[in-house]
Amino acid sequence: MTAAVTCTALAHAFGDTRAVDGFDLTVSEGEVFGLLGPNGAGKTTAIRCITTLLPVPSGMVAVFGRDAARDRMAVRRLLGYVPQQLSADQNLTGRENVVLFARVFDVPRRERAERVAQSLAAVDLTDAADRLAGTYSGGMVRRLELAQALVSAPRLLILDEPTIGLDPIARTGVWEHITAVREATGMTVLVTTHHMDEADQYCDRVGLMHRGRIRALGTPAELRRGLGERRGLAPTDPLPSLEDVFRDVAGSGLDDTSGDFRDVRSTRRTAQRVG
Ligand SMILES: Nc1ncnc2c1ncn2[C@@H]1O[C@H](COP(=O)(O)OP(=O)(O)OP(=O)(O)O)[C@@H](O)[C@H]1O
Repeated sequence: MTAAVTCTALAHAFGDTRAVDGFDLTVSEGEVFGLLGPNGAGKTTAIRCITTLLPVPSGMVAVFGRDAARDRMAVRRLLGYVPQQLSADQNLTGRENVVLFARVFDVPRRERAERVAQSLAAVDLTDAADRLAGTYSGGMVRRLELAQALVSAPRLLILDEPTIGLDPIARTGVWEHITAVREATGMTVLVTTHHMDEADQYCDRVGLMHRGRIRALGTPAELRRGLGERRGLAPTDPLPSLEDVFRDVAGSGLDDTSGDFRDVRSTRRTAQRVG
């Protein structure tokens, strides 16, 4: 089976900052894959190379076998992308926002109304569809952005920090909708987050990213069990958390990069996004 995403030795620098450096990744079709790491690990840069929004100066990126450097339009047609930055217009209704995306992505005119309605229903926004997006809560705005990305029926859905800045109930709502859409459509989902607990619960596999590359890869359970074995824990002892695994992998390099996974920078950025 062709992998949904393949990155081989991907590198991308901004001046002297090697944001992504020796990044290897394979995401299988149909899985929910979590790219985890603290602020500055290089997650967004890697994602932007995969979505073709940034060039691939070195290495290789392919989406369902299409080369992101040589076949950008074909790659773009295969994916839906929810960026960190606000992508919904506050002055349009929820439905109008989704219609706009349906037009941009060339959803055939005769299918448009139905596909828009289906996308809104998939994220539980049918009742609020004709209200201005500016009246939505942060969680509703995120679900609207999910509907916008779903309207083109992408084979690969990419979400950059979808729950950042949301309260726990709204976070759970966003994840439950992502999971339900994956189950209903078989879509592949690639999501970045620095919420290790969410990745543990909702991702099939995760890649722990630090300083531009993936340092550990596996199912959350495999990674946690592996650290438990390395620490010589008894089978009855509680397993280490995914955050413990990350600290083990990143070692002393973690603190000087970011401080903590729940870095205030992210919260602030999203407060501006939805506020
Ligand atoms: N446009 C840019 N110009 C210069 N440096 C950049 C740019 N974008 C990212 N960087 C730098 O590249 C590194 C990786 O940033 P990136 O945003 O990819 O990390 P991240 O893991 O997504 O973090 P965050 O969670 O904060 O988005 C950081 O040191 C960042 O400051």
